[in-house]
Amino acid sequence: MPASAATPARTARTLIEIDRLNLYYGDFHALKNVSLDIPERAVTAFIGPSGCGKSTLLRSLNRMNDLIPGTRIEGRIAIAGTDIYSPEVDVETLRKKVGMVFQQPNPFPKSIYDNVAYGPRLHGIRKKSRLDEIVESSLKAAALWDEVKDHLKRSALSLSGGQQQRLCIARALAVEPDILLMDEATSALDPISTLKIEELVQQLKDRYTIVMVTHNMHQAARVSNQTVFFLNGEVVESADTEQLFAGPSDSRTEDYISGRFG
Ligand SMILES: Nc1ncnc2c1ncn2[C@@H]1O[C@H](COP(=O)(O)OP(=O)(O)OP(=O)(O)O)[C@@H](O)[C@H]1O
Repeated sequence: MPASAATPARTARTLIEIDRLNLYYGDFHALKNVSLDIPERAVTAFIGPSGCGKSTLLRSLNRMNDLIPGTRIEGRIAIAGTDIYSPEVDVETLRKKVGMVFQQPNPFPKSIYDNVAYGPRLHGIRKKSRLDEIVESSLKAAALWDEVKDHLKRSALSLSGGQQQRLCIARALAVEPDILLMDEATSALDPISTLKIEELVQQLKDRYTIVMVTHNMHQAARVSNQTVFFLNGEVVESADTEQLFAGPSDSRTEDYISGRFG
């Protein structure tokens, strides 16, 4: 594997603490005693074979799993010291702070402008000049502004897949999250669009904590600071990305990254 091109995290402060997390879908035990620290303002990649629980853990970080009937969790996830599963936590506020981007770009069938303004409007921002500012800064942050600034009223569905995915990133950024979750966010995109998103992730990590699920080990090696290897619902190994790819400490990680399975 290539050595990580990612620069070291600026800070090692932990933002997300996962402590002995167990998650069940009905009788199925999908996450087993997962404990993990996720550093602030860095990129953490979840890797592992299909079905090992990467997306399940990602969805647990903004309680998207609440939407799946029969899901039960034990253990604790704290963000900036707050247990996100405690009864006092408002899930809408949590999801504002922990944005998510999915595998398939899913812009609303609205204009480019209205896609980005959607979240801020939902949170009560009405003033046109303020919305204009947010739309511009979010599209700039998502490296899309120059391509769309002259036709913000055009339908988001007229954009290419890669542009749509950057629009979805802009939409997530418009509500000022601290954390951005990316679930296989480039797997439906062509190589050039993938590269653009990878470059974007490198820029965004100075301001946001990014957690990404990827099937692509080379991508994890290229863009992440920390890599976590999952197998059968368990964390096998979590380490600095360069270290994990150069010298994994567990033979199962070694087998996976050298392509012996998965
Ligand atoms: N809604 C659900 N109901 C029941 N089981 C589920 C549900 N979602 C996921 N699972 C199961 O939980 C396990 C973990 O799934 P998850 O999607 O988290 O894995 P993953 O590592 O992200 O896989 P992939 O890389 O294929 O997306 C799998 O066995 C899956 O079949």
